Amino acid sequence: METLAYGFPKLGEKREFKNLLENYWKGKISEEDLIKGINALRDWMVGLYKDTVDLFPSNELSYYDFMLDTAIMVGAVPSRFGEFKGLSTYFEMARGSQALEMTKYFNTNYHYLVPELEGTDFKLLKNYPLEEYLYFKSKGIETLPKIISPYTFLKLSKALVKGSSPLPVYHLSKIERFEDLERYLLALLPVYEEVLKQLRQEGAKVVLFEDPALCYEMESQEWDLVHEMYKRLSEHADIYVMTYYDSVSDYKRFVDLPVKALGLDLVSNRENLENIRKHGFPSDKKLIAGIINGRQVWRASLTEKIRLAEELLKYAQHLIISNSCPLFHLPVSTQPEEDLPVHQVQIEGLTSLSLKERLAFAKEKLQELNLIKRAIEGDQQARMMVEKVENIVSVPFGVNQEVRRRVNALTERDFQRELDYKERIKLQQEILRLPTFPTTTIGSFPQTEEVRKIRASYTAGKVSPKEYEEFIKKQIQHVIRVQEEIGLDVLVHGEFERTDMVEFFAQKLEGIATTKHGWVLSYGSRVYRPPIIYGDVYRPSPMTLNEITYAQSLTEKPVKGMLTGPVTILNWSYYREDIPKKEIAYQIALALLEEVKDLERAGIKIIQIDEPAFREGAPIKRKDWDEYFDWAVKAFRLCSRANPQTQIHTHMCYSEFNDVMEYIYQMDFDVISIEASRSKGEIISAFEKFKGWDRQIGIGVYDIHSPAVPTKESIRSVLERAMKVLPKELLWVNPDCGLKTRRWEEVVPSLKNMVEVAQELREKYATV
Ligand SMILES: CN1c2c(nc(N)[nH]c2=O)NC[C@@H]1CNc1ccc(C(=O)N[C@@H](CCC(=O)N[C@@H](CCC(=O)N[C@@H](CCC(=O)O)C(=O)O)C(=O)O)C(=O)O)cc1
Ligand SMILES: N[C@@H](CCS)C(=O)O
Ligand SMILES: [Zn+2]
Repeated sequence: METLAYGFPKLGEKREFKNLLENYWKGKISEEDLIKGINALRDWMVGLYKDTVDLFPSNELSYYDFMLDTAIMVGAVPSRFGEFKGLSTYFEMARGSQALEMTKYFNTNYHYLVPELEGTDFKLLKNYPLEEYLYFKSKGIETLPKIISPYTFLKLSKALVKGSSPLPVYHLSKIERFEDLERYLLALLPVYEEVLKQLRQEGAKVVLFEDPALCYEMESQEWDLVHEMYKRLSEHADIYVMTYYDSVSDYKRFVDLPVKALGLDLVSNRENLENIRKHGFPSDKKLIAGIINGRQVWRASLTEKIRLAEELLKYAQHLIISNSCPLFHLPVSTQPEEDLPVHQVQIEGLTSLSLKERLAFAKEKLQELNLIKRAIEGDQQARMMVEKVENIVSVPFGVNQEVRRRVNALTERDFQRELDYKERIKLQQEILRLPTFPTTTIGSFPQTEEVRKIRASYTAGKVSPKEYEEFIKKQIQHVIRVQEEIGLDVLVHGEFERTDMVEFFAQKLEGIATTKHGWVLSYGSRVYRPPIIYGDVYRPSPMTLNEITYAQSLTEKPVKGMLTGPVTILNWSYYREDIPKKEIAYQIALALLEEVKDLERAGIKIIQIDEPAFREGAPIKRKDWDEYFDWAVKAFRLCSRANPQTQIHTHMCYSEFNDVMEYIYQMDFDVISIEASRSKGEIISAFEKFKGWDRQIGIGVYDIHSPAVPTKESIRSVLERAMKVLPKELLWVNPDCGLKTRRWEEVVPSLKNMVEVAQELREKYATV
């Protein structure tokens, strides 16, 4: 038996990756220093692998995103970027004013850059896998080059196609038709073959292909195509195929692929294991069994894992144990976390236990793989460790009977607002008296260095709570004044008191822990610390009331109450596995409902409940969607059961929304703001297809990821296009997401342009 690990978090112990990138972008370090820094991270990561597991990859440390790297590898550089000139073009594609679209990687909070295919004219532009393979080879370290498979690459790409109104003549679209997929794949294969040939020439025997798209539901002819693809690729290397995040869509077809090793995720689903038990595993292939959870932070029951590995040894002649999916969804290590909650317990020899003891981040997951192998091989020390862990992994933590009683007592009425939308909207408009094309923003305003510094001093105890509160009040005063001057109709308080839209609520709720150093990459250099839901969740006291009511006291215009929804809090956190996800979502929703009621009582007329992770939480396979969306929709409805007069908004961003519009509609909000600018209007056509859409909607009129100030023409064109499919009475005007990552110098002129366009449209379409 061997061990293999992959996808280790590239961020570094002290967020070195983020610092390197951001310092380079600010011009504080040279390209040479950046490269040196990235190489040091490469050495660190491979060093960790080398110390703990038998097999490990190279080509994992992308300068921004692995999908972008793959696109560049095969020469898919859109013509607007001109000739590829190394890092400058690379970062233009990643974050320039005309950057590639960004969207979530399967059902995770990692965002990849969507490759844009302008045709089938692929060529080997940069052999990144070879470069990294040679880098380690020169140091005497043998690695397995890791590459995104051509199939997954195409499934996640968009190709330029000709369309009809309301879409522009040429627009980007997913490759849906089999004939197109086949055409692109056949054009792409020679480039991959060349990559493998060059790798083989330099001595690489085994190449690791990541192919998670094999977990989507697939037609039989797609399997034929994938079979053919691996047949050709296998002529140049020993191929190991990795799948993850779900079960493979057709086990028999999968194990029949002409490759040397097959990787299955045995954590996220039951089907893979059931299929191994039912159909066996081919004797001429290696099984890469993903038995250690790569997405959750819980320390594994090693006894259980050993039992599983021993069972798998009966089916597979050659077993490799591994993590269930890439480890980059986890922070680097639990080691620096000193302040995690401690609970009273009654287990042998222990009266109290820190949550830390029950956790395993990426480094600890490597050690788990190592321990399992050693224990199976009879290492006494490893066996003792296994027994020690067993005592602490399954003790109940943070039980609250009252919370459980409230969830059990829920009835259908709790998920239903008192009046229908048509009646609600009349009451709301009487109170709000908003103009047509009302303007607003999504919530956050620039989190400047000053804001972050003062917060850091406050957290370190150098600034008193009173001083911090005063500082936040000053920020709120400023943002209210700025919004009034710009002429926005519905204002926000700016979210200056929040580190992150999920972490902030996690810090206020019981049953959820937050970490100090548990950073995870979300995209590019942007990081967040996913909270850990370990017990029953409840709200000990109001969470947002002070800031929102203070902001409202400064203006006559409505200020939106700003909450993060239950599905997003759940999906962007790690969560306990001893109760169903649905129950956790309802617990959080009940806590949020209390906040909604408090805000209403304080006179807040509009409440926005953000659900950017609503789509992302959906299972990979459509057959599982109904079950998920049933409770996800209900969790939202539960927390948004406001008075009919209160206008409920929601917000979503950076997902593929088109195929989930029906579920979004069932959430029964009054207004939704939705990102649309990078996906170039695809969402607009989704509304065209949706018969009977009657909710108000703010289609993001500009991309907040770009520092460029949007022109009035570009803003107008998004709205004009939206008006082709939606009645203008339904349209709101807003950016596509929060403004926290932008600078004031960009935000003010951008919003001014936006408000001017709204005013011009009001005049143009005024009814006489
Ligand atoms: C809207 N999005 C979000 C997603 N997921 C989230 N969890 N949150 C989101 O907002 N997913 C989809 C999208 C896109 N994703 C992101 C994710 C992260 C950011 C972002 O801007 N992150 C910040 C970090 C934010 C934070 O928590 N900051 C803290 C701590 C700051 C810090 O590093 N402090 C220093 C000391 C301070 C100093 O001296 O400067 C330290 O501790 O060493 C805070 O504000 O207090 C980032 O910078 O990456 C955006 C979109
Ligand atoms: N209200 C949040 C939503 C981000 S998805 C913000 O404005 O940052
Ligand atoms: Zn957003």
